[in-house]
Amino acid sequence: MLSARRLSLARQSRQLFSDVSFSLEPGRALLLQGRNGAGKTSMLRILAGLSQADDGQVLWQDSPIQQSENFHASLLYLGHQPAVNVELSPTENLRYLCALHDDNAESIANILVAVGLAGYEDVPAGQLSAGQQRRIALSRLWLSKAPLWILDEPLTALDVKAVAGLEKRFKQHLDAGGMLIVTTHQPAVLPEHATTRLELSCPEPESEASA
Ligand SMILES: Nc1ncnc2c1ncn2[C@@H]1O[C@H](COP(=O)(O)OP(=O)(O)OP(=O)(O)O)[C@@H](O)[C@H]1O
Repeated sequence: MLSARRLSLARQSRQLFSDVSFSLEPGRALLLQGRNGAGKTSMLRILAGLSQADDGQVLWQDSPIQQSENFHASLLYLGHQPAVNVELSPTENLRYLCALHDDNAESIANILVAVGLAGYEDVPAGQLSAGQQRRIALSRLWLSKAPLWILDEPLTALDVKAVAGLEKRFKQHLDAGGMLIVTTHQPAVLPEHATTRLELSCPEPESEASA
């Protein structure tokens, strides 16, 4: 279980959020919502242990994540930008990721089919479209067995078919007792009955609010 306790963060003299608490149980998703600049990425980075809140704590199985022995092995974090080596083909990118995930269950060829990259296996990623590069990055969801996924706008640049594939993968992960924290402007990809919504709603700066 992941728990956030009374998290607060200010940026550029603005309080983005304060006293945010929640717990995420196995099999549950948390959908983080809010307008551009509301602090969603900042919150995800804190939950992933990549940056610090001004106040509050994140706990993994009741231990602060900084002191937890297995938090990082339990986490799959995908940031806003697809982490893809553009000089490598999809197959080579996945081979590299396989070395990072020694618990990979499916073969590279099968995963590339699952993410819709059949026929592009050996093309340098730099020659692929934004959506195809995003599909390479999302292959990690098929490679990793980490129980906690933290995903920042994973649907960016994806077409309808790729979104449907991801929706199915999210459901499999949650049904298997995984946990998911995600920001997306397409909340329909998450199963309603297993999803809690958290809205970040700091006031807009004066100049933006009146624009
Ligand atoms: N490292 C940083 N230093 C200073 N300010 C930052 C930093 N990171 C983010 N901010 C500011 O914090 C605010 C929230 O940014 P954040 O990226 O968390 O928002 P977001 O809700 O993810 O936005 P979007 O929907 O546009 O991706 C923004 O005003 C941003 O300029």
